[in-house]
Amino acid sequence: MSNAITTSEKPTACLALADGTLFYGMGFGATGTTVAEMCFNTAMTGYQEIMTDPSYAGQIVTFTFPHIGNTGVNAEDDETADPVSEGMIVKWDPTEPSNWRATAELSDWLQKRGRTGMGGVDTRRLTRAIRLQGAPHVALAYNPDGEFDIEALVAKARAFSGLVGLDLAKDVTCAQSYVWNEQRWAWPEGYTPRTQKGHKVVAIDFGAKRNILRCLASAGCDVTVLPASATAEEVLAHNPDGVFLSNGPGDPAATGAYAVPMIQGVLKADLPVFGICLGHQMLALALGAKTIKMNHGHHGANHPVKDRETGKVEITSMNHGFAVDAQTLPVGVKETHVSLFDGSNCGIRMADKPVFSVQYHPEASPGPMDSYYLFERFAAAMDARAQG
Ligand SMILES: NC(=O)CC[C@H](N)C(=O)O
Repeated sequence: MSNAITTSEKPTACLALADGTLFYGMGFGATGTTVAEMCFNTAMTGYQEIMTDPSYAGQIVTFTFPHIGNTGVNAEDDETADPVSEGMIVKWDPTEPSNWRATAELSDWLQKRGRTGMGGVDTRRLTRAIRLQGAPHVALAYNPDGEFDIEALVAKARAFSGLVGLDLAKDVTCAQSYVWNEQRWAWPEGYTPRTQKGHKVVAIDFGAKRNILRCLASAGCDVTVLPASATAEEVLAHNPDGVFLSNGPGDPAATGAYAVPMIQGVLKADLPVFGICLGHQMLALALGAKTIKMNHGHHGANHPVKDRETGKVEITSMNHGFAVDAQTLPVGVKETHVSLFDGSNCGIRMADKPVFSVQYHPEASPGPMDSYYLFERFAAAMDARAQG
């Protein structure tokens, strides 16, 4: 593959922003046109996990790290069965994979899954546009002939309604309940995980990443996963020791239209509750707070977060475009974590109950174990409840 930055080859892909700004590059993966919201992710590793994280539904990801694709894709890193991000923009065209785990090339893998990529893009310019405009609506077209109807592309980007008000959890949740058994594959050297007894946990799948379920299993949870549409009665019918609220795509207020009544019903049952990302946002909604759309959100693997209760700083992985408005937290709900990048809310807990949640991804481990304590805290809350 060649690179549009250094060659005069005719571009085969075009990205149109709703304001008419255009970016050209070399297409890879599936041909066709995709309409989505655009974000940028600053992580240097983990592109396969990012592309398969269900929370990216409705979004195309620009990678600020220039070398993406050079480790190919493998059989282990998928966070769900198929890529969920709508497409990817990278600086350099992906090279031949060079990694002992690689089983396929990124472009073939994307093509089989109907997702488009574009390489040879000035991703710094694009990232600046995202920061200045705030998550633009875009249309990405890949046509090997290099012919583009620019007016139609810009019109498609303009016609996209954006993520505000969109319930996307319904598109990525599981169709039926299932039991999850697999544990984390690896622990950093010297780390001894707590061994617990089996706690019955119901995990609500709003678009759950597999590694979250693995971390719950490793913390001693017997996990039953229920679809996003589960009611409080359906959750409580499993007689759980604790309830987990997963990450997921879209607007928390939109999914909250049906998930908040479920969460409120669970809260009445006085069970330990733990939420991550979309789960965090909807727990906050259920407790009476509000969520807001951020300008360009947080997407990366080096986000420092301060635990306000211990003063400790965790290096976290993040992927969110909405946030809990800490000003709206009711009495009895504490802000436990804040972003050291912009002071936005990154965690809450109820003052008098083992009900807590974080905005970031403790399972994603850039720290690498900085935030794993949250899974053990959830298990410890279930231990304490069992002991009365
Ligand atoms: N990772 C997530 O769960 C994302 C939550 C939500 N969709 C947001 O963008 O803020």
